[in-house]
Amino acid sequence: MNRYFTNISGGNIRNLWPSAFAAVLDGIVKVIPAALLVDLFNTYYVFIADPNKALDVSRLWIDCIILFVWLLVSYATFALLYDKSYRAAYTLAADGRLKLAEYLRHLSLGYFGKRDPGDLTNLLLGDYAQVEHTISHNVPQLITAIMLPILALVGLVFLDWRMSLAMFMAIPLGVLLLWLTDKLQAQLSRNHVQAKNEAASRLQEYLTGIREIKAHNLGGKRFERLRLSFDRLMRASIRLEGIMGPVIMGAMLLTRSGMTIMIVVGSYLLASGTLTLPVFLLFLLVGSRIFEPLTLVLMSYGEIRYSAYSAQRIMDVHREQPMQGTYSIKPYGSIVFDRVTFGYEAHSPVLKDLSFTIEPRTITALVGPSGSGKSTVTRLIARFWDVDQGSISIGGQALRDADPEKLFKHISMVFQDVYLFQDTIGNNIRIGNMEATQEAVEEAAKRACCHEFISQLPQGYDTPVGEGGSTLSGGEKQRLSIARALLKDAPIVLLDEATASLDPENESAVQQAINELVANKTLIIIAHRLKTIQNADSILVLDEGRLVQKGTHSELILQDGIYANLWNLQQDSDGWQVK
Ligand SMILES: Nc1ncnc2c1ncn2[C@@H]1O[C@H](COP(=O)(O)OP(=O)(O)OP(=O)(O)O)[C@@H](O)[C@H]1O
Repeated sequence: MNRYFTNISGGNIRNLWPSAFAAVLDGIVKVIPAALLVDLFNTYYVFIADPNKALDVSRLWIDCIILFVWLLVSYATFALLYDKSYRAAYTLAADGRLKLAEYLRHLSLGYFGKRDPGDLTNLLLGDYAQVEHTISHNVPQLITAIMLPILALVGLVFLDWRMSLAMFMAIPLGVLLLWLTDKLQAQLSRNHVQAKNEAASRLQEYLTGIREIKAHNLGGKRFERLRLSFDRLMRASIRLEGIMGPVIMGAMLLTRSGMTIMIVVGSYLLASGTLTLPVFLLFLLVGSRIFEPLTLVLMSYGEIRYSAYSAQRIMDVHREQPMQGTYSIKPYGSIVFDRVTFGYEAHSPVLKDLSFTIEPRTITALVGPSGSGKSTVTRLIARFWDVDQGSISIGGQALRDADPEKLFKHISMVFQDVYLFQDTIGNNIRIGNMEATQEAVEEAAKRACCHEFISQLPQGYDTPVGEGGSTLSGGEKQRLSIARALLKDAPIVLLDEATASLDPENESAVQQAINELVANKTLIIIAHRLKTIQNADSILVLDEGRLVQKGTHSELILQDGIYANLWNLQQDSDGWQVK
């Protein structure tokens, strides 16, 4: 129970205290009319039972005044509960989502490789919405539903303990039934959440990949995957409701059977003369009131259980170990790989016992067949992942101890596939330096050879870019990403095949932009086209994750090895044409 509340409160149960306090207050206030009814009933009963006695009008007046004051007080407590529970729910969900998004940023990229992006989106939106609903509705309901029987029991047990026992004895049976089916409910909730996530992921995949689906005429096959996932969701929903519905209904009937038991016991006691009629009628009166909130809370039990799984999923992410490290690196030091072994999956190394040194302010090219580990080397320098064995250091400082945020201040990355945010072109460049002025943005754009095409757009730098940069060409996107990197002006630049997929005109513009970017920087470049890296200070040739050659272009070209082979192959293919 404690774990449940800790989870739904985002790890800090104190967040729920104000709304719990308001719910307790509201619960106490809700009992007052029952107590007043008891008193009114007593007053009338005394008058009716004994015609010689006058009706106690002053007592009736007092009850009426209390009832009137109660109306005002109950309005105030309800308003307080409404405010506290909704405030807690919305604040928790909004803060929680932001905190989780921030936390995700500190996890290694390996974590994202393991998880479906659709699943994470669902976690941030769907699971939080579920928890939000539980905090604003179900938790106050639950507290009130527990409060009322406890307060009533305290009052009634003094009146007649036998009737109290009869009234409340069925409640534990209802709770027992829920407890016995708890594992089943948890399993069904888990299956439902998984089916929902899968359907959302398939839908996201279908929409994101719509271009490929059309191009390869995959409509039928992909749509079938989508259909199957929605079919699974439908079946999981039916199972959840179909199995748990009768269980919850059973728990409700068991609980409510307390009323019947009490009537039977009451009638028996009445007949045997050990119970007076007023006390019996009082129990009937109170009994009819306290079972209502209990029924309500049982009806929402499914939701409470479901939200437990949502909260659990949220907390599981928070329990993931973020990347550690507090040190700042010296960005103008050498980058040293010392016997580095690394794999994305356990026991399947992609880099094997790799050692080399990259001197500051030099150009180092990474060359090798596809899949040899070139991109992996650049990702490890940026500490997207930590190495399995050996170490990487920059300026003598081990990357494992470096603060990833501080490290990234010193690194610019230009990826092969550029992601642009759904924002203006200007703001997309500003990602390199959020404080940059408009002049600085334009200056970077000019140096990256993109000012011209931006100026021709209808709203210039304020032109919105479609998600992922869908409204720009490949070359334009790459130059924008170089403008970003220029604006960042980091001392280490990691360039991943930036010119590989461009036409000659775009390539020379991008090449010019790159020359601007790397002046006086430590550049590590992955280039399939060896022509572009002939002037590199050092070329590292990788094959199956091992360093197999190292030297300058003129040195490597003379050796009988992968580099010379690749060079010769590319020289031949330069003269290739469609006949
Ligand atoms: N995120 C990842 N998760 C699992 N395996 C990966 C991941 N990224 C790369 N790999 C695998 O690691 C190996 C090296 O990949 P890497 O991208 O570093 O090679 P590369 O030399 O840059 O290839 P290319 O020239 O084709 O881009 C490949 O076998 C690849 O399948």
